[in-house]
Amino acid sequence: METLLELRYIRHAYGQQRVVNDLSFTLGKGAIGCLLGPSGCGKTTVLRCIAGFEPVSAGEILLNGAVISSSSVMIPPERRHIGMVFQDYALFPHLSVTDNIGFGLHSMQKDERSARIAEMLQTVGLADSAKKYPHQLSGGQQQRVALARALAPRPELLLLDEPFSNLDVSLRGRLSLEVRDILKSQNATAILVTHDQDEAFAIADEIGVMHHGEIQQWDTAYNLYHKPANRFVANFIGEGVFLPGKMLDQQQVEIELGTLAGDIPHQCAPDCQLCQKGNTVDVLIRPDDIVHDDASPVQAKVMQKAFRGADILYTLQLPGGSTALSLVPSHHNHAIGEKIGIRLEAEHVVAFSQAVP
Ligand SMILES: Nc1ncnc2c1ncn2[C@@H]1O[C@H](COP(=O)(O)OP(=O)(O)OP(=O)(O)O)[C@@H](O)[C@H]1O
Repeated sequence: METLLELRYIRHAYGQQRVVNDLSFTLGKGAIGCLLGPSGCGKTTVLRCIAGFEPVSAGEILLNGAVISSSSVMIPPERRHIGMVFQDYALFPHLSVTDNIGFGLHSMQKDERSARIAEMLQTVGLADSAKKYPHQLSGGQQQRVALARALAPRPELLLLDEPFSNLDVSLRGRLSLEVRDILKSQNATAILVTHDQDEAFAIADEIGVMHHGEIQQWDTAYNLYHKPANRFVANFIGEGVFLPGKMLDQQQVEIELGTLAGDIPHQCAPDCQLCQKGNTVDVLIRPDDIVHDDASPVQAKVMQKAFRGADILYTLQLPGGSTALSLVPSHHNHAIGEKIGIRLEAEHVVAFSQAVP
């Protein structure tokens, strides 16, 4: 895939406070990337650097191979051909939906402009609301108008800053998938900033997990969940527990529930001293790694249960006393205090050195 955007070791500080540290990533044309991380990790600042609202003190940002930001270059935002969608929609309240969408299209001929507006109205499913004003629309509809307005001039890149955080959870889920379809239908390249991993998973092709101004791992959702590169990513993405394990060899580790074999644990790669037989590690066990099986001799006690509709998330006490989570189809409804049979069914072994905090 042809590269559209490239960040090379960019830095940014507010006064003495360094909030972006040597951060790099590339994004291909037509791809949807996401910066995901806890509040204050620097996601919005990176987005603002890409948009040209903040300078970089070191490193460079390239769009289509041309430097748009570096310590000596700062192309102004309006010359970057980058569109933005904000958390608060930022629609013009006195303009109709049509005029909001047409706002950035003044350089087009009248007919071309009308056609593009009609196309965008259709794309975001608001053809019936063309004459309405923003206050006559729901939050989800307003965000669709904002998306249509940003996409209408066919920007090289679209930046979305927490676009769904003002919407309720169920709408957020639906709109995330819809926005992905809209972006793909327009062949848009986009970067989303969010702290909500469900949103990131629903929309993005590639996700960069950020912490303290650095990208900890840039990967697919699948790999972030199943092959986290470090403890921060393992803890931040999904649910799970760490259980103590003993290395049997470089690819096998024994935990209380049995022996796990498979992928090489990240911090126990072949050149890692810790992989030597007998070393103790912490093994990440996800709720889907422990399955409920009445026939299993291993019995665990139900300590807590969280009903999630299709599934129940059980917090279990293992025979040895440690705690683990298990995601079980919700027709297996067990009471707190009950003992249930469980079996380990993990495909990916993720283990970290116990010495790492
Ligand atoms: N204009 C500013 N002046 C000074 N400090 C700022 C400014 N904007 C952000 N910061 C600080 O920089 C750090 C990173 O902020 P940023 O908004 O980039 O993080 P974020 O990951 O997007 O967080 P959130 O999800 O809460 O928006 C924070 O500690 C924040 O307080």
